[in-house]
Amino acid sequence: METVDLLLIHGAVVTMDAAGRIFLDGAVAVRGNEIVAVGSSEDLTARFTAGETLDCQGCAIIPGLINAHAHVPMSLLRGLVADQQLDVWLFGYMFPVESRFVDPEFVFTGTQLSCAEMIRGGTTTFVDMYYFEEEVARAADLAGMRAICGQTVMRLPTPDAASFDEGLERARAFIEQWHGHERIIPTIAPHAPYTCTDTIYREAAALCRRYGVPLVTHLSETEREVEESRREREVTPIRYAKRVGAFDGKCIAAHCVHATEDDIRLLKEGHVGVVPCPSSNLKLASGIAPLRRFIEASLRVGLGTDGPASNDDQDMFTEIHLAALLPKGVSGDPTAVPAHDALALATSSGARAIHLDHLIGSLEPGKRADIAVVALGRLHSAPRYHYAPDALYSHLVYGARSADVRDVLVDGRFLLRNQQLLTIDEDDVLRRAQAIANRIDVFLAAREDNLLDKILAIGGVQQSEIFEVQAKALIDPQTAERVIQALHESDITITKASERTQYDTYFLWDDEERGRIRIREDHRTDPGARVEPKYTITLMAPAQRGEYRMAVLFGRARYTALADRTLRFYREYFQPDRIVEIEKRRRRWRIQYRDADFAVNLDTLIGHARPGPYLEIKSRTWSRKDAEHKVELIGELLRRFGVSEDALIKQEYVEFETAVVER
Ligand SMILES: CSC[C@H]1O[C@@H](n2cnc3c(O)ncnc32)[C@H](O)[C@@H]1O
Ligand SMILES: [Zn+2]
Repeated sequence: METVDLLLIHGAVVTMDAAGRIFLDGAVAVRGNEIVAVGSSEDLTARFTAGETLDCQGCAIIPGLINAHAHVPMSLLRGLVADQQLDVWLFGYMFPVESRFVDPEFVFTGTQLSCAEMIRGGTTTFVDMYYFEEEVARAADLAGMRAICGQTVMRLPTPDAASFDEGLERARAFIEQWHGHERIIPTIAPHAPYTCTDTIYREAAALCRRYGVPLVTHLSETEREVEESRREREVTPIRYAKRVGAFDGKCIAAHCVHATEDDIRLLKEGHVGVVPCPSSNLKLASGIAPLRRFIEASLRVGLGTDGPASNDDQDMFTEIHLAALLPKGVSGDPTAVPAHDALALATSSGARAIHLDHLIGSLEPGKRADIAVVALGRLHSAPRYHYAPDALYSHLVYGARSADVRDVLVDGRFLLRNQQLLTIDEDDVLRRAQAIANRIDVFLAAREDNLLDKILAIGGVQQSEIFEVQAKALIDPQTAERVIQALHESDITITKASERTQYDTYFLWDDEERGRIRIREDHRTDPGARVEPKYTITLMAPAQRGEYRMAVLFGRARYTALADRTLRFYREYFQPDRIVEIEKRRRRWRIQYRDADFAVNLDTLIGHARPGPYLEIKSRTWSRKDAEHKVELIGELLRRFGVSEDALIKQEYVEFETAVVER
């Protein structure tokens, strides 16, 4: 008789090996961190004496599940914002919150919370990409899990690196520190083509080749990403990734939801692990990955949960379930992804996707003893049929839940036994996680009510002068001509003249104390001027209004930034109660009159009942005294232009009756 440390007996062993062997009354023998035999209980009990024997009656014994794409510390951001598209979710919420709250403690606690959840759900290996990745590695190691840990790099400042050079150096040091660990594979994770540069990808690829570790990244997650990539780089994100060397070594590419046929060829040739994340892809409305095509094309396909802020759990049983159902629904073919293939995505095929199939993914002698024991007799999975052993796949994929997982081993060590977590103090982690979430809650509660905090969170904002004086008058075309002539008189200096069409979109709130936001698309139309439109976003705080005979003085804070996102992004991010659109043709003169600068505008409103022309004279300043002085000068100018007091309008354009767009 041979001796082993552990014998799992009387379970239905689903090996997920190439031959698809199942042993209905089966056993698995484990010595040290390795599986030494798989077979019938009768054979293995006759062959081995075991230090310990575990009865798995009524259970399936399966390879530990592989979560091939995750951001595990993000469990602390679970439930923070829902029902948004990727860009609003990421740039409006995740990045701003992460830049403020992500630190080593956040990452360690979030990882512990995720490890507890994953172990309870039968996951033994995960692939991560996040910040302070050494804390992910430390927590995963303490939990006893197997993990590929990717230190994220991008061109934007991140919570752990002010520049990408620093990020690359951080990643190198991290790999150096953890390289050679038994269960933790340290690596680098360039976030995505739209947040990285060629240099980041090329240097990351070189680092991965040097250490023989896989490069982890996001590719072709949304249609928008693919469109923008085609527009800016003339290639899809996947072709771009190949061009910058990402496929030269081992690569794990999350999502690939919008991979084209050409992309699929590149992924195949590059031996790239492709990892759709069905729940996250659905929740962020990114789409449904062509899983069936990936399998047909013999790609290395795995499944991931993605971060718990976009899923919101880390339950691989749900991902397997969706991977089996979605392709059926999309194609109308119930065999599109059969139960066996769906389970393979989180086991044998998942192991190929993360380039660890020599170690894990199936129950075979010589492989690591990463095993999950799943109870099959619960209400939702009973009764069972045995006439076809294959029915087991169906029980596991369509019926089983993560809560059915009874025992979990990694490297032959129990991490979960009889549903008791052995390596993590769950209560302690839950308490620490809630304490961090409470701090974020306070920050978000204040930010969501405060437009300034919200606009600051998306960056690039400058404050402009506090006081604005302005006069507006409805005039006739003859007066407009007179204004133009008067501007050329000797005591007025024109410093700049332009013509433009401006499309202004105002976001308004019923509670006017919140202020309002204007997004302006400004097209210069004068000959020889810039052709590219300029986009700006301006927050105007509620104004203190000073009424004068010939002008109005507004005292209000104004914050302006270049608007580098779409109108849809801003609408979904700011969620205004009402939207007002104003289109106008504007002739503008910047002038100096006496000791002051003014803008003089002749405006025509397009599609408006009272199109104008309107004369506007405006000036901004930091000083109230200066503003009051300018009020007097505006009075003088109006008299020179022949504009009488009764032509004056004290409203702003946005306050006129204008087209109100339904949200
Ligand atoms: C590269 S991990 C860190 C970074 O990625 C953000 N993130 C999480 N999930 C996704 C996703 O599905 N697509 C793009 N970016 C994602 C996360 O918030 C971190 O900042
Ligand atoms: Zn992701």
